[in-house]
Amino acid sequence: MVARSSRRSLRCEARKVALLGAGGGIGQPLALLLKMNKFVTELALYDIVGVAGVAADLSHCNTPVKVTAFTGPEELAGCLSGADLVVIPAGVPRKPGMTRDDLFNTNAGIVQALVQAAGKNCPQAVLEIITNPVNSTVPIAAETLKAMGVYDPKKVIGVTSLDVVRANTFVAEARGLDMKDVDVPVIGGHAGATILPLLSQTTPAVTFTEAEKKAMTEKIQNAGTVVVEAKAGKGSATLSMAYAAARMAESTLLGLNGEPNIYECAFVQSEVVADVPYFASKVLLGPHGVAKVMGLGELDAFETAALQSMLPQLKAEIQKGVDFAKNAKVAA
Ligand SMILES: NC(=O)c1ccc[n+]([C@@H]2O[C@H](COP(=O)([O-])OP(=O)(O)OC[C@H]3O[C@@H](n4cnc5c(N)ncnc54)[C@H](O)[C@@H]3O)[C@@H](O)[C@H]2O)c1
Ligand SMILES: O=C(O)C[C@H](O)C(=O)O
Repeated sequence: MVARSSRRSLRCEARKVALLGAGGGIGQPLALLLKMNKFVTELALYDIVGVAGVAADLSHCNTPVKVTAFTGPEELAGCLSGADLVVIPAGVPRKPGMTRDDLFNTNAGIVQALVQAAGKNCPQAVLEIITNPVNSTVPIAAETLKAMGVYDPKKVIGVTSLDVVRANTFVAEARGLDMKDVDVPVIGGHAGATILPLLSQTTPAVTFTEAEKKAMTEKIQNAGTVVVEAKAGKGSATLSMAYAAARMAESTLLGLNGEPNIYECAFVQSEVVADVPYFASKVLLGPHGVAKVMGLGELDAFETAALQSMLPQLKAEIQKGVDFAKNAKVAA
């Protein structure tokens, strides 16, 4: 990822962004970053608990973004109507000792209901899902939209950009590089061993011994857990996630506006790995969402082995989401 502040956009369209879960730990700082984004015209905040205060507070920032607030399911349609981009951090975060999969029972239904509402009220919008477990919530979203007859694989995106942000930070620190110059692709999924940084493809090129490579990979994979433990029961990453999601949202809006060559790593419907229907890799963003899912490039021996060993977990978590959505009732 490269710094966006200097990027021009070919066209500056009116863009409505709906943020679902806007009152939460991620939602509030992400709302602030979106309020500061010149590609956003309207920011519609939704939560099940009162989000009017957040909206009133934000609306005093003298940026041109119009902020609106919607609370409770009866106001959800108004939030979503006309949205170009829907960002979903709604749901519960981990506590120490939990895996992301432990959130499934609570968050699966939350995501399913919100995606269903998006499918009904803004079927053309790009959906970006932050809610964990991403390896399962993205398949839930896709299957939910398929059942409604409005699924477009270009428009359902699992947000894994925090893994890239972390990889960039840790590699830059380890090698004394300027943070803004470093780009490490991260592939696979967003949980434990399914998070696979491709250190061999780092820009600028860096070299690691086998031991350093293993240690750096594990540091990136465990970074979310480190934050969960440091917050000691008060949630998981929020500020870095808001930063990463704001970058992903901006890249998506740039793509929608016709800016060429906008690439991000994201967890999307994919054919890059046989028999794995959703996979995180570099994607090209375009006027309709994901314009192209890029291949993986050349992996070294360590990465090849790590990819093979993550697949059973990733496939199982994907299937869990697919099964949940298929068994859940889709409202008319
Ligand atoms: N993809 C990633 O890289 C990544 C990174 C960090 C956190 N997360 C995930 O993001 C999610 C949110 O984390 P957080 O720290 O903001 O949690 P939080 O508890 O601080 O905030 C969640 C918000 O969602 C709201 N909410 C709950 N049910 C809702 C519903 N049905 N509709 C709308 N809003 C609803 C809550 O009221 C709350 O305001 C968690 O699942 C967490 O695991 C993902
Ligand atoms: O670790 C978590 O539970 C939150 C998030 O997925 C993260 O990577 O920080």
